[in-house]
Amino acid sequence: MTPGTPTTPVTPMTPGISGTAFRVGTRRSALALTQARQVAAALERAGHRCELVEVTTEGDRNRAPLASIGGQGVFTGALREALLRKEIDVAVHSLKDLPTQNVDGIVLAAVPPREDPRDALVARDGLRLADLPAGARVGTGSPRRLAQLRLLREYDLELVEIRGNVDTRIRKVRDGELDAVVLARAGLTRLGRQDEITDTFDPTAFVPAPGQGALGIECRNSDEDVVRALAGLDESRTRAAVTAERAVLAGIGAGCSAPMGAFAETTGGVEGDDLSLHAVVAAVDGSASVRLSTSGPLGDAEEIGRQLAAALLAEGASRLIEERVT
Ligand SMILES: NCc1[nH]cc(CCC(=O)O)c1CC(=O)O
Repeated sequence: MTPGTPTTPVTPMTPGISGTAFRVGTRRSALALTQARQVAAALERAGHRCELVEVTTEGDRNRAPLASIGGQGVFTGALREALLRKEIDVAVHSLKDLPTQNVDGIVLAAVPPREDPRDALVARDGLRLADLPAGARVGTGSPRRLAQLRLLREYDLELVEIRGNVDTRIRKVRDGELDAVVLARAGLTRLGRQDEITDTFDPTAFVPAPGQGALGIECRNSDEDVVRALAGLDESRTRAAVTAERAVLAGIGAGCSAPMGAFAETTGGVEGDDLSLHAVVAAVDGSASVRLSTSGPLGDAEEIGRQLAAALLAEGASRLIEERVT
């Protein structure tokens, strides 16, 4: 199939649904397809016919380490371009892969309820992080995960830079090439591979990427029908949490390949709903880090994130990010 070719309708001949189908754009990885099918199914339940359109992105074409491809949005840029060229009507992203900068003409129309945002270990023999022997080979391509592994385990692990889809990474453990890999719980759960998880990290100690576990669904802001349909998939608590997390990322002027994590959780209090926000910025070699937390009313999510970013910068966050070696 060539890029951009419409595939079959998600639910062929759903009764009672008519009108032009929404073309739902997705990457071709198993995870992306699973996510896009979920979104299309939810739109169809709300009465909107959908068809999936597969788009190949730079991150899929180029197997080099992400940090060396450089630039942000290597997984998401092609979907945004397809939206602007009107080849698709809806773009389904993993929110953590989506750059924080606004694109003219495109709106983040829905952030549905989030999956588990935590990072997890898939290790041989059911091992937890604390049980891995010195010298164990642990795979990840993420500067954020590299830095935090070094912070948690000092310098006694052998960290191996890897890329590839979830399946490929797990196979490296099965094949004995690695002792463990670090992955997002959400991706494993969506692919039905949660049984492979041998350890789950406390998100205040090993801080997830901003938006991890959440989907970001974009459309053209001029497409009123699509904007309205997608609004029905948005969930306010997830939206508030990821708004705060992404405000930290934007506020420190970093992109998704920076060695930083931000994690917000929402709590219903007597005085109203609150949001607590945790962030870490680290030197990728684990030699230094800044870790801060704050909280405030849910409605102030963006401002809470911005203020935490300012506090991180005041503690030297930008120097840590610039020092990264990968
Ligand atoms: N950068 C790749 C990517 N983008 C989203 C997920 C997992 C799903 C999610 O966090 O929403 C993954 C794989 C991983 O980090 O394990």
